[in-house]
Amino acid sequence: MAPLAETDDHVLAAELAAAAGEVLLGIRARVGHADGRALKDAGDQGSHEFLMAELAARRPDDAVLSEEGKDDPVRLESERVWIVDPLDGTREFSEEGRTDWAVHVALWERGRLAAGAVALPAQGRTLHTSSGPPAVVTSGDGRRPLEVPAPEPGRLRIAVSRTRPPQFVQKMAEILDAEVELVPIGSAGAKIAAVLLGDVDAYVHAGGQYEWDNAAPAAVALAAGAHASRIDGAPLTYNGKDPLLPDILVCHPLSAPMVLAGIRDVAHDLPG
Ligand SMILES: Nc1ncnc2c1ncn2[C@@H]1O[C@H](COP(=O)(O)O)[C@@H](OP(=O)(O)O)[C@H]1O
Ligand SMILES: [Mg+2]
Repeated sequence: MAPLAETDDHVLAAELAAAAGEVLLGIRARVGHADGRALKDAGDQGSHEFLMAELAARRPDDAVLSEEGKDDPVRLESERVWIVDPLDGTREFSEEGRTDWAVHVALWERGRLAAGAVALPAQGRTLHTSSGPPAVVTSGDGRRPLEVPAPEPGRLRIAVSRTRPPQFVQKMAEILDAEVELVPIGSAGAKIAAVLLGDVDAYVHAGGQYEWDNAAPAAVALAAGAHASRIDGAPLTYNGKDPLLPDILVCHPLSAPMVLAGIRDVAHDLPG
C-alpha cells in the first residue's frame, strides 16, 4: 500500500477497490464457472472480508456500510462512513468471459460523498476521485483525467440493467427527440463507467437499488462533471437510516433536461 493512502482517502479508495478486484480475479480463476452459486458466494464473501480487514486496519475510527455486512447503526452517528459493494454485478462475475462487474468503495463524510472508486478488474481499469484532477482512470497504460464526454447531437445510448430495466424506459425511448438505443450492461458501476468512458450517453435505473450499488459510481461521476441525480432530478443522498436508494440517472449535464423531462412524461410512480 502506497504511503499516500494513509492520508489521502481518494488514494485509499482506489487502492482498495483495485486490490479487492485482484482478490476477485483470483477467486474466479480458482473456483471456476461450473457452479455459478458457489462462485458468486465465494466472490461476495472473499472481497467483503478483504475490504473489511483493510478498512479496519487503515481507517479504524470510520464506520462501514457493506452490502455483505450486518448494518451497524453506529454509522448513523459517525462523521465518516465507507459505503462499499464488494462485488457489484455478481451475476455477471459468475458468467464466463463477462467483464461488466465491479468493486465499489466510497467515502461519505458529513453529508456528502468525499471519495469514490469503481474498479473494473476484468477490464484492467479503475475509475476514481482524486485530489489532483477531480476524477481519473488508471490502467496498465497509466493514469489520465476523466471527464464525461458530451453526447453526439440527436443520439442517445442509454445503459440499462440486463435483468431489471425500468418499466418505463422503452416508452421513454420512443418519445425522446433523439435516436435512442438501449444498451443492456451488468453492474451499476460498470454502467456508470460506460457513461464516463463514452461507450454510452446515459444510465437510467428505477425499481430498486441500494446505497452501495451507486455511492462510489456517483462519487466518480460527479467528480468527472457528470449529472447524477434521482430520476425526479432530486440530489442523491447517502448514509440514510434505510439504505434503499432505488433510482438514479447519470448522464452528461447537456442531456439531463431532456432525459428528466422524458422520464417525467412516461413514469407514473416517481418518488417524492
Ligand atoms: N430492482 C432491484 N432491487 C434491488 N437491487 C437491484 C435492483 N435492480 C438492480 N439492483 C442491484 O443493482 C446492481 C446492478 O444491477 P444490474 O446489473 O441489474 O443493473 C446489482 O447489485 P449486486 O450485483 O451487487 O447484487 C443489483 O442487485
Ligand atoms: Mg451491487
